[in-house]
Amino acid sequence: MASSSTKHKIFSSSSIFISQSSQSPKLSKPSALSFLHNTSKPLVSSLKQNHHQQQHSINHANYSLNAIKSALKTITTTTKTTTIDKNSWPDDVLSPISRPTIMVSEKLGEAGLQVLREFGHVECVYDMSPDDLCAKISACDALIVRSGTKVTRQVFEAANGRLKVVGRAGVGIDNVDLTAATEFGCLVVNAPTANTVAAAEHGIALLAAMARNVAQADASIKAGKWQRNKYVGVSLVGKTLAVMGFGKVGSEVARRAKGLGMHVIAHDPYAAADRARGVGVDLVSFEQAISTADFVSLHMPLTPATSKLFNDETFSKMKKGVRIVNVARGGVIDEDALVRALDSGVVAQAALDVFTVEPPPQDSKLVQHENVIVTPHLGASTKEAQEGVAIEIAEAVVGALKGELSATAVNAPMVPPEVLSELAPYVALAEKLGKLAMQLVAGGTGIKSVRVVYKTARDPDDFDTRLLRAMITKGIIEPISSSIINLVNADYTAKQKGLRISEERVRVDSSPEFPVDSIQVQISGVESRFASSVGESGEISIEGKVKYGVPYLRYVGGFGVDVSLEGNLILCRQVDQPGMIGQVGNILAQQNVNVSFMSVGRTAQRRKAIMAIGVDEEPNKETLKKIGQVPAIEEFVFLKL
Ligand SMILES: NC(=O)C1=CN([C@@H]2O[C@H](COP(=O)(O)OP(=O)(O)OC[C@H]3O[C@@H](n4cnc5c(N)ncnc54)[C@H](O)[C@@H]3O)[C@@H](O)[C@H]2O)C=CC1
Ligand SMILES: O=C(O)C(=O)COP(=O)(O)O
Repeated sequence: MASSSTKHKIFSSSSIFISQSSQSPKLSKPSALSFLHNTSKPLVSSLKQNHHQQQHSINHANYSLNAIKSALKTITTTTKTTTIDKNSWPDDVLSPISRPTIMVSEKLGEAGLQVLREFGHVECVYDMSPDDLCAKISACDALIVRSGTKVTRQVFEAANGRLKVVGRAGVGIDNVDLTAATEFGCLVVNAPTANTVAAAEHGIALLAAMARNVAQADASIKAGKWQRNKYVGVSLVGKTLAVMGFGKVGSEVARRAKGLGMHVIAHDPYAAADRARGVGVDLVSFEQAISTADFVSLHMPLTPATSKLFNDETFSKMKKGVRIVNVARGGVIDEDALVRALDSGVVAQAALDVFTVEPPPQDSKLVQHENVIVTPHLGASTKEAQEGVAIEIAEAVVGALKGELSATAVNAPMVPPEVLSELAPYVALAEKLGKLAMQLVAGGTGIKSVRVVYKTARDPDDFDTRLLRAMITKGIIEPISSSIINLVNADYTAKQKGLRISEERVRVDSSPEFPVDSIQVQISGVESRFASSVGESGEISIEGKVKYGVPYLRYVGGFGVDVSLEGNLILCRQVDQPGMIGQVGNILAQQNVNVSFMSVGRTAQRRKAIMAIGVDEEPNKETLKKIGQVPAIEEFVFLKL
C-alpha cells in the first residue's frame, strides 16, 4: 500500500488528505491516510467485509472532501500521476499540485498579498487593457480586482475554463458580469465589510465639505482670492438627511449624521424597520424620502433596478435646494439630468465620489459644475480599509481555491460550514448516484426529468439539499457535456439543458445523528440499458447510502444490493442459482480483472437475482461478451463510476 512507503503515488491532482472523522473533517499530513487504489486484492479477500470496513473508515473522509472540492471546481485542473516525497510536503499545502496562479489587477494591501503569496503564485499586473486581461486570464486560477477592472463575459470566455474564482476587493460587484461567471462555473467572492466605515466616513466628509464649500473655498484661496461672502454655507444640524439604501454603509452614515444633530430618515425596500429604529431612523417610502429631505445620501448598489433611479422625474420631486451626496455608484444617477437640476437650482449642490464612467471625461459638465465637488472614487481608500479589504479578499480567494465554501460568495448558495462538514460524505454519494443513473439511460441522453428522494430521520424542512442536488446534477450532466459542473453553475446548467430536477424529502425511522439515511435517484421518460433498474412506476431507480463513510449502492430498481460505489460496476440479472458468482468471477479472472466487491440481491429464492460486481479494472469487450453468454444471465451492464 502506498501509505506504508515514504513515497506516495498521487493518482489525481484533486486529492486532499484529511482526518478520519467525516463529521468534522480536518486536514492532515498525507502520510496519515492511504489511497483507495489497491489493484492487487485477490477475489476472496475482496469479498471480506471486515477488510473493507477498515479500509473505508480510513478513506471515507478522503472521498468526501475530494467531492466537495470538485463541487467547487477547485485548484485542480488536470489529472496526472505524480510521485511526491511525503517528507518534502509543507504543512500548509493541501495537495501535491502546482501552486495556483492568482492575478491581482489593481492595487491591493500588502497584508493581503502576503496571504496570497503563501498559497499561490501571485502576479500583480495593473492598468491592463481589456485585451491584455483577456490575453492573460487563461493562465490564471483566480483574479482579484477592485472597481477599475471590468470582468466581462469576454474575460470568462478567454479564461478557457481555468479561472475558478474572481475576488472583488470591495463591496460593489457591478463591474463583474455575474451571469457570465455563473454560466462558466466561476465563483465570485467579495469583501463586503472591511471598507464600510471608510465609505461612511467619506460620505460624511463630502456632506460637510459640500455644506461648507470647503473644496471651492480652498481652490479660491489657492488662486489668490479671499472670498468670505461667496462661500457662506448651510448648517447640518436640524436638517433632514435621507439615506437611500440602509445597508452597511447607509446605516453607518445615518449613525454619524445623527451625531451631527441631523434628522435622519431612510429608504430601503429590503431593510428591517426594527434595525432602522435601533439607529433612531425612520424607514420611509421613496417618494417621502426624496420629497422631504434637505440632504440625500445614496448608498444602494448599482443594479438594473437602481440604474438612473435619480433622473429628471426624481429630481423634480425633490425639495428645491436639495443637496446630494453619492458615494455609492455613479450609474444610479442620470448625470445629464443632474446637470439640468443643478442648472435650474432644484439641486443646490452635489458631492460625488463615483461616476458613470470612471474616470469621467475631463470636459464633463457635471464635474466642472461650480456647485459640484468631486473625489476620484476614494470611499474605500483609507489605509485601514485597504489593509482590511486585502486580507478579507485574500482569505476568501484562498479559501475558494482550497474548495471551501466562501462566506462571501456572491453567485453561489451559502452553505454554512457546519452543514457542509455534515454533508461531506453524502456529496460523493450524490455524484456517484447521478453518474450511475445517467449511465443506465439507453444512449445516455434525452434525460428531461430527474426525481431525487432524500430519506432522512430529521425534520425534512431542516435539511439543506442544494449541495447534494448540485452533485447529482454534476454526475448526470458532466459525463455527457463539455461543461464543468459545480455548486455555482449546477442549477443554471440543468435549466439550460432542459433538465428538471425535483426533490422530495421523506422522513424515515433511522438515526437522526446522520443528516441523510439514503438518496434515491429516479429518471423517468427514458429507456433503460438495464431493464431490472426500472421501478414499478416505469422509471429508472437507484438508491444509495453512506456506509463506513463511503457511498454504497443499495437498490437497483426493486432489487436490493450492497456494493461500494467505487471503481467500475457490472450489474447482471440472472436466474438465482448456485455457481453464478464463480462463473462470472472466472471470466473476469481470465482477463486479470480484479473483483473488489460483490453483492447479490434477489426477488425470491431461485427466482430472479441481481449480481452487483465491483471491478478495479475495465473488462474488455471480449470479457463482457463472455459474461453475456453465460446462459443464466438475462441481462447485464457495465458502469463506470
Ligand atoms: N465609493 C466607494 O469607494 C464605496 C462604495 N460603496 C458602494 O456603496 C454601496 C452600498 O454598500 P454597502 O452598504 O456595503 O452594501 P449593502 O449591501 O450592505 O447595502 C446596500 C443596501 O441597498 C439597499 N437597496 C437595494 N436596492 C435599493 C433601492 N432600490 N432603493 C434603496 N435601497 C436599496 C439594499 O437593501 C441594502 O440594504 C454599494 O454600491 C457599494 O458599491 C461601498 C464601499 C466603498
Ligand atoms: O467597495 C466598493 O464598492 C467600492 O466602491 C470601493 O472601490 P475600490 O475598491 O476602491 O475601487
